[in-house]
Amino acid sequence: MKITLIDAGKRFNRDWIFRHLHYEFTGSHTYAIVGPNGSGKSTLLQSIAGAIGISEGSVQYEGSGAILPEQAYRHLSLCAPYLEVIEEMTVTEFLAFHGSFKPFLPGLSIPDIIRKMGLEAAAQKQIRYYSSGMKQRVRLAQALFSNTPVILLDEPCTNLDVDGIALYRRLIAEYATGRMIIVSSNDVQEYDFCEQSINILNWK
Ligand SMILES: Nc1ncnc2c1ncn2[C@@H]1O[C@H](COP(=O)(O)OP(=O)(O)OP(=O)(O)O)[C@@H](O)[C@H]1O
Repeated sequence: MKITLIDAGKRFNRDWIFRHLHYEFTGSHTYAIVGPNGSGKSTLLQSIAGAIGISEGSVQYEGSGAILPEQAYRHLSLCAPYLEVIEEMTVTEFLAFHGSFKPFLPGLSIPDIIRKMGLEAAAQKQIRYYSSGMKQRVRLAQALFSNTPVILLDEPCTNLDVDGIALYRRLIAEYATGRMIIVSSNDVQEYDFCEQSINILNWK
């Protein structure tokens, strides 16, 4: 999988968040998007995901052939603290619902995923009763265990406790191999495994 940004720019009203950005994300490499608060890391990640449109230039996706931007979501998974989880469902129901659109990695059942995320005791509880850290574990699970070649992680350890952060790092070590990972963050423990770093301030 290859994602290419060509002269990409995004502005909100009159403020350019990034501009003239040329970058090629390739194969099973790992990338960190870094920069201070409010510099545009999340905006860039959402632009790469195709979740928001850019204001100039283009984002191109390529698998075994060209992928239409409106089909790109099939090839990537996004985890971000602002993504909604369906509060009325249990984690079992939510993962089953998610898996009906985007299958999980082969050989992993929903009970396996719940166990790996340390959510067994709450498996039958509606997500509305989860703590913020438990909800973040659910978001991480749906991204990391989806069978997509690209994983996009926006501040992946938001609300996680020490055990949750250790779990995130173990899961990355175990499940990132052979996939493209792009992490948007200003917390080094979320991205220190990344091979390449993109400082958003270079594209203002
Ligand atoms: N929908 C929007 N409309 C207007 N401005 C926006 C919108 N979304 C983001 N912004 C602005 O774009 C800028 C970049 O925001 P963004 O969330 O991408 O930064 P960030 O680097 O991820 O920040 P943080 O490290 O605090 O999470 C900020 O000034 C923000 O206020």
